[in-house]
Amino acid sequence: MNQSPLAVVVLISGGGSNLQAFIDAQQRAELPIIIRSVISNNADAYGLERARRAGIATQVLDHRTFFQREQFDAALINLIDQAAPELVLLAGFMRILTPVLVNHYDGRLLNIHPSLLPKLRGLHTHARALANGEVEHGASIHFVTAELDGGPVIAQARVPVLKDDDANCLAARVLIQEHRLYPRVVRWFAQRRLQLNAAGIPELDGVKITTPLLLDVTAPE
Ligand SMILES: Nc1nc2c(c(=O)[nH]1)N[C@@H](CN(C=O)c1ccc(C(=O)N[C@@H](CCC(=O)O)C(=O)O)cc1)CN2
Ligand SMILES: NCC(=O)N[C@@H]1O[C@H](COP(=O)([O-])[O-])[C@@H](O)[C@H]1O
Repeated sequence: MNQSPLAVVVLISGGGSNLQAFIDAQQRAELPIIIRSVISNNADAYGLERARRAGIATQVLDHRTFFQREQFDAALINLIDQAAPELVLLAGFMRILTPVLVNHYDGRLLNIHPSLLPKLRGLHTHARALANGEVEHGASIHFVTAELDGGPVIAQARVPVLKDDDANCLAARVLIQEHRLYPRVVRWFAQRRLQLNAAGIPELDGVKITTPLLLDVTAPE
């Protein structure tokens, strides 16, 4: 079991509640990571304030100042690589990344998506789950690939959809589980260095993960 803390960079665009979950878990000594930098494409992201309060370096790279996505991604790579992370974590990051960046961090780039992938890729997943009459919903942690929300799923957390749900209360129910799921997956990486093999299949301790690890995050660890 690897005991050395994992160096990570977290990318955000908004409130940063998943970033806060990392910070809180780390401060409870439940997550052996060093958050070397928090980078946002949005200068107004409240997650930047969360990082500052925790004494974490922050940087803003406004995507609107670049003519092409590839130029933004190249500049983002430069910022990320200055921190030399082992893992790059997208946490509420709202920009579609090009192969320029995805290939540069292949196997070291994770995202949390608020649906039970492969269902409901893209945006507005909670409203779409309700519109589709889903009886369960949830969140997925996956490797990021060029295919939007199409990368290998590592773990998922499920919640019931209740008959009187609206998008906001469903989102809130999912978010509670996100904050339990993401730190636990990152801890796996810190303890075992979860990785993609040459075929692009996630391996944990050399065991291929061919189906999502369904985590009962409601249960105590
Ligand atoms: N190449 C990839 N890039 C990203 C992935 C991915 O799997 N592959 N995951 C997303 C995260 N995400 C959903 O989990 C997501 C983020 C953003 C969008 C999107 O449509 N963005 C628009 C802008 C939307 C906005 O600013 O509100 C855009 O980039 O034009 C869809 C899904 C992160 N990137
Ligand atoms: N497509 C990416 C996406 O929609 N991510 C979602 O943004 C919300 C806010 O995250 P935050 O509170 O950590 O900023 C979270 O539900 C996260 O899953």
